[in-house]
Amino acid sequence: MIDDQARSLRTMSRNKQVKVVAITGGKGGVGKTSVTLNTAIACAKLGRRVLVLDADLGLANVDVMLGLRVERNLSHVLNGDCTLDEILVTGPHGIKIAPATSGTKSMAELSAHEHAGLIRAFGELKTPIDLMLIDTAAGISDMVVSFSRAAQDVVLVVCDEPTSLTDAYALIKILNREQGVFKFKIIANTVRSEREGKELFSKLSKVTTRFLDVALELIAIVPFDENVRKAVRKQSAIVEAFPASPASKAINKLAIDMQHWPMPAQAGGHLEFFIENLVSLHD
Ligand SMILES: Nc1ncnc2c1ncn2[C@@H]1O[C@H](COP(=O)(O)OP(=O)(O)OP(=O)(O)O)[C@@H](O)[C@H]1O
Repeated sequence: MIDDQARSLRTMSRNKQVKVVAITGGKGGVGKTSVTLNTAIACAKLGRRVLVLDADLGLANVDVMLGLRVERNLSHVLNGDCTLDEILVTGPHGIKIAPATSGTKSMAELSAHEHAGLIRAFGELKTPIDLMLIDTAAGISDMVVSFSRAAQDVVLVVCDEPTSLTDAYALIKILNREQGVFKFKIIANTVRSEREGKELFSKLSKVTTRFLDVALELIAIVPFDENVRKAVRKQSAIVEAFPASPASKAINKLAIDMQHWPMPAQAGGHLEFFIENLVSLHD
């Protein structure tokens, strides 16, 4: 039933190409949410129609970081109380944020009915988007693995702390060995210099290429920048509040680079395809 539904939805939206990027990190507190929201805003400034799927701790993040009021989340969509469009909140430069927290349930615990509901919700999304960034939860839960496996690009945010590197390695290992993901994009966050960022990448790269069959690419070096916290205190994003700040420059450069990332091939370029992938892991 889910297959039929997804197929028909895919046929219905042939022209809707959406790039889906999962932003994850293994360890919590590495700056995943800051990077996701700021990248979303920077991409929106470049004309992209961006949806952030907030699969992190959900409400608190969006609330605290951008001062937005969130009342409903994906669980209300799954319950049939409202549509996906109705739970979206609008952030700076028109970015849309979908609070994805569905109670305490992980994707693995959703019923077949809820799976179908999820596919339908994305299939029926009327808000036009061409980039979806998923802010995954911290850790290596089923949900994180599912989102990363189903996305077209997996971005890992790491910082120069032993636990960040070991957790990133553990996540890469699981995604590679169990889910066949072999390409990972790395963001070195809160580093003191460009050199430190490159060294951090090199440490992770050495250990992963030695033990796993993966390809890692360093896509951004975001320096430690006091203005990231200052922006949060102002309930704003650094690319908005302090656009000339070093971290803003790094994020803006990343957003420009992202415009050159290849769009998905036609067959996989639909949101339904992403969700189909997501739920099929647990069928
Ligand atoms: N480049 C940076 N420079 C300085 N501080 C930063 C930087 N990036 C993030 N931070 C700060 O680090 C803290 C953690 O950031 P954030 O909440 O984005 O991390 P996270 O990985 O999403 O955490 P969690 O998974 O626990 O939600 C925040 O206080 C944030 O302001």
